[in-house]
Amino acid sequence: MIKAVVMDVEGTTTDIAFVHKVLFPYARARMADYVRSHLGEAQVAEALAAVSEEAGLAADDTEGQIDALISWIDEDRKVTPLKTLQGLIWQHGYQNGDFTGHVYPEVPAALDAWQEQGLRLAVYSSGSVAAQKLLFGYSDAGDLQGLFEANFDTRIGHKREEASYHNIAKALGLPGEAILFLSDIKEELAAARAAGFAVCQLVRPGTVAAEGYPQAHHFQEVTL
Ligand SMILES: CSCCC(=O)C(=O)COP(=O)(O)O
Ligand SMILES: [Mg+2]
Repeated sequence: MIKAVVMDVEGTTTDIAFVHKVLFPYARARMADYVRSHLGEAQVAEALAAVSEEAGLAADDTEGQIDALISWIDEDRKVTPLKTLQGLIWQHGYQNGDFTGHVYPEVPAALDAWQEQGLRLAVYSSGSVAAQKLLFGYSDAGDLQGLFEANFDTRIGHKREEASYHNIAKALGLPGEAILFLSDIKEELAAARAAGFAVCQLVRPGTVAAEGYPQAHHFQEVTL
């Protein structure tokens, strides 16, 4: 019996175009100035140290770190320090009202209904936990973050790796079989299934349907 639903963001709760045409360009345009003007802040310094480690740069090579970050945005790399810095930059965008977090129109009512049925809800995205909380906290439909009891990001593991889903099950205190994972990406569904999770692919407009997986076009079609 399913006791928790863990959901991906991009392509599942949220239009891929919002992430790629609004969020990523917003962070790309501001990354260099943001890094140069926040070097002294602990979270930024820690992220930049991780950039240097990943990219093989000297610890004080700020311009090299900025170049690496911009390349990673262009390549859509799901690298933890990039995700941390993007989240910090997006915070200004959400708080200034430059954009709101896109959620597909049926998502809020479906989340409410699932929670009323006693299901536990969580998010698992490559976007940082802080970025997830902003997206759902400042969503098109208002503040939805309160519906989620947990948020997971790449610090629990990468989304295409089975071990990440074992870690999530452990964090939720549930066997994999009691958790339904929703995603648009076949490799993520495969990793979750290997960890014993029930899975469902969200086939939003433009998504390539993955053979061999249960599918839904929107949350109201998801079978629990
Ligand atoms: C949740 S914040 C924006 C999403 C993001 O940065 C990203 O890389 C999307 O990754 P996902 O795992 O949700 O496909
Ligand atoms: Mg996705």
